[in-house]
Amino acid sequence: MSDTDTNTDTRSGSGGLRTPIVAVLGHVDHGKTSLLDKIRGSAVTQGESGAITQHIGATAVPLDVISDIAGGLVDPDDFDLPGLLFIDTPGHHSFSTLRSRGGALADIAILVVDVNDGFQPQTIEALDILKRTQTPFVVAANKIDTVPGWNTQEDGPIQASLDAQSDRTRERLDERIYSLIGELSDNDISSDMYWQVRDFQHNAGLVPLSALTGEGIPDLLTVLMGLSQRYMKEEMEIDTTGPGSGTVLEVTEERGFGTTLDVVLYDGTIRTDDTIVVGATNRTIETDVRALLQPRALSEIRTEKQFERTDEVSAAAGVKIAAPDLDDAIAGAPVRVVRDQTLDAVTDDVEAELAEIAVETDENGIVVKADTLGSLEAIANTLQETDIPIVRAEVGDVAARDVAVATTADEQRNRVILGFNVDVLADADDRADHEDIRVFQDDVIYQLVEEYEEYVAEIERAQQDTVLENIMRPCTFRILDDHVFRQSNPAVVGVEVLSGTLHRNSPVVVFDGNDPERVGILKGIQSQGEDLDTARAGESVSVSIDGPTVGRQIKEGDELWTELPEKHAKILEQELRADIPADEREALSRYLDKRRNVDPFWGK
Ligand SMILES: Nc1nc2c(ncn2[C@@H]2O[C@H](COP(=O)(O)OP(=O)(O)OP(=O)(O)O)[C@@H](O)[C@H]2O)c(=O)[nH]1
Repeated sequence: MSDTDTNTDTRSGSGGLRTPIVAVLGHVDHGKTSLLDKIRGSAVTQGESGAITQHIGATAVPLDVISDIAGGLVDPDDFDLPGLLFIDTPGHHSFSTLRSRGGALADIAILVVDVNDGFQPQTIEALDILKRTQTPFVVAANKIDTVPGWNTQEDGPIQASLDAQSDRTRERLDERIYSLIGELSDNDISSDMYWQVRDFQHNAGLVPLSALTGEGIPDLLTVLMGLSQRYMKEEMEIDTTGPGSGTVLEVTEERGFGTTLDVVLYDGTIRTDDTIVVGATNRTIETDVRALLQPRALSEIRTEKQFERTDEVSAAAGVKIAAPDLDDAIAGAPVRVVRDQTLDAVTDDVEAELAEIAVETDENGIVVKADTLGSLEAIANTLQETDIPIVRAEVGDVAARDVAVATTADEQRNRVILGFNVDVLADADDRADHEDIRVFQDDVIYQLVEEYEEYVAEIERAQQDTVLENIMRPCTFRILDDHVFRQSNPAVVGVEVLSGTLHRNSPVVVFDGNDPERVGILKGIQSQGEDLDTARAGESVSVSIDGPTVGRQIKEGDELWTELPEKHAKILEQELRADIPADEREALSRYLDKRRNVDPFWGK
């Protein structure tokens, strides 16, 4: 195959209408890859060779092939959009990369949900992003062939499959579908079987299907085409020959080409002699395109490293750009071709877009690293909504300098790095260990945030425990009748602990009238000849009290208290009430009542 030749016809839109960009989202293992493979596979079997075009990070399926697969559900004469461009998001968990100027890169999305598994963390996260970016979507209720008793109708429309099922099997499927509709509704999305939906702008259509057997796939393609044609036609009217605009999906090293960008172009054209401006960490890169690369026809981008060069690519398309100086470019960043406008104007444009995504940082807070600009933006949003301050937010793996920033934090809760879908470099790992910096990693944003919140709660609990350890605790106890073992120096008496916990070395008071009177210090606790540090409510023990003489300051039957300093009483009442046992709370209330009889503001 020649070095420059490639069929650009399906890569560019015709008549000024570009191909709608479709993203496939969903929880891990719910079938995203299988669904795309099935669509690709059906396209290859149905159409003539070359009918679909493999792009970098995307697959284009032209209208006539969609019509072939949809078997009569799609009449090409009813449509003037050129087909659909599916982004190969599987593997890129952070589909939030898929941003473009002003919103989502994908014009439309398929949310894949396993009918047996229902909503899972990444389903909810995907839905949140779809809602936030207001991306229209279809729900693919996948794996219907696993419903017990299923009678497969290979590659057919869903109605034919449903008609072929027994009543019992239909019921089983319905149960699963209704529970999906319920879960969608719990997440504020009203939905129904796609054929029941009249207003797709306010209701999500559900397509039951199997990515394995292909049944329901004709319906999925029909709905996608219909929605695009109906609601997106205007947005698809672009000047395909204008200067290109795109989003970086990935920054990769390519042998012979150095650092390259996998880009999805959503507007205009890019050519080999173009100058481009690309977003990087805290700056923009201006460079000249050295080569535009596409996979060889029908090759698998992830395994096949052989590319072919092309002179120009028009939206919507996926393309690999080789150019000098791309090392600092970041996934999710904008790419703009400089043509018609000056370099300065385009640079301003890219800077403005980067500024829009930039995370506002605080003076104190945690360090956040993410794999792409889009995911960084999404995680920063979540953290800000939860009032978690951020001191540094950047795209890239966790590096030693991130640990260095985290070590400057005063509070333990800020000596933390959250890594979303990134690696921790070895030296950073060592240093974090050494400096006692906690690093959390996850590929689901809200799980990452939850892990951090649990950690903070743990720190708070530990801090409370130390406070509790250093604080006097309320306790009341009664001297038992006929249990005076020694009058004084120290007085030794038998007592019953009424509420709270008695500790050694506590000051002891009696309430004589209203005022508390310190009578001495409780020196020791004994039970059956053994020395104890504490005695709990309900226990009877003998205690030695340094200070009083039985018969004078204290006597049989008296109720005694451990003395609470005012400051401790205040902390106990205002901060730790929930953390102390019920009997202690009761002792505290009674103690406070007694003190407040004399001074209403005591301990407030
Ligand atoms: N029976 C049945 N199995 C399916 C179907 N779709 C996917 N699977 C199986 O489910 C497993 C996961 O499917 P994938 O397509 O790899 O899932 P994914 O969502 O792309 O997973 P990641 O790319 O890892 O996020 C594989 O073993 C598939 O064969 C289906 O419709 N029916």
